[in-house]
Amino acid sequence: MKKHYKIALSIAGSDPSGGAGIQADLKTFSACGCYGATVIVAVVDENTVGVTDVHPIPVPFVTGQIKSVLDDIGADAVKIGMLHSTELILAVKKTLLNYNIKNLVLDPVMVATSGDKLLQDEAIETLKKELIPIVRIITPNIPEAEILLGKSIKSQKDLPDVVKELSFGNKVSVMLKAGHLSDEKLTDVFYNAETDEIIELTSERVHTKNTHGTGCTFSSAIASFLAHGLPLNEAVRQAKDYINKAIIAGADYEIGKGHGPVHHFFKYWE
Ligand SMILES: Nc1ncnc2c1ncn2[C@@H]1O[C@H](COP(=O)(O)OP(=O)(O)OP(=O)(O)O)[C@@H](O)[C@H]1O
Ligand SMILES: Cc1ncc(CO)c(N)n1
Repeated sequence: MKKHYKIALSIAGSDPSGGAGIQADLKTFSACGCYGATVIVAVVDENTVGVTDVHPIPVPFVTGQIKSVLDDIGADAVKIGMLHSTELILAVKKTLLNYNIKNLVLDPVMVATSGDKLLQDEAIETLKKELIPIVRIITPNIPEAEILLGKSIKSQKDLPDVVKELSFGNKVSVMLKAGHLSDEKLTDVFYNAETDEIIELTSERVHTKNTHGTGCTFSSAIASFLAHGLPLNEAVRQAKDYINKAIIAGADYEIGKGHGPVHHFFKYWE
């Protein structure tokens, strides 16, 4: 009998320290039962402490890689991570529109956990106007939501209003991550634009420095569960459970001098 993998593709930057970017995405796809494919858009010189430099891959080479993967093996879901320039955002959009991919997950990566910028300022408008309207779900953190909306977000009680605004009147669902607020209970707020529902996903805050790549991991877990065919609400619930367990499992590891990674493979080994 012929068998078929559920295929998840990540279009993102490479983190040589292995905790964020393409590396986190591939680990997450693998842990969440998908066959992972990767298109690297930039090689980032970074580690748990910070970003030293970004080496962009030429844009035609990025679109060439996307075509090579999608023409051959296809994808049940595509996660888009760090896209550093306007030219790249437009080219990725144009290429993806040639394929009918329902499950496009956009993590609007702008700043690394270390505070370093990963998106050029002038590209923010392009991301908002060109890419957000074509994806199924976006996963901003609080600072990214503030930049997208051009206003500050002060407390947890603002999130249900903010999350709807981030849909910008498009049929785009929004997972607003609350990791950057300081409350002990951490409640991410999800707006399902397809059913017009708001869902709160609450967890205890884990006291750890190891939060490098939490955003990459969470969005890749959402892409994985969508690739499996789960409805949006169930996909985000299962992804939240996965990231929460990965943060808990990785919390006590000593790795690197800054923000260490989560433990992607907690189901398989300690
Ligand atoms: N200390 C923590 N304890 C428990 N859950 C956390 C913690 N920090 C982040 N999370 C969860 O991890 C997920 C990612 O959220 P976060 O706000 O950290 O994303 P991010 O800032 O985009 O990540 P990144 O560090 O990769 O840029 C969310 O579900 C969030 O609630
Ligand atoms: C390559 C890459 N993508 C995303 C992030 C955000 O965590 C990072 N630090 N590095």
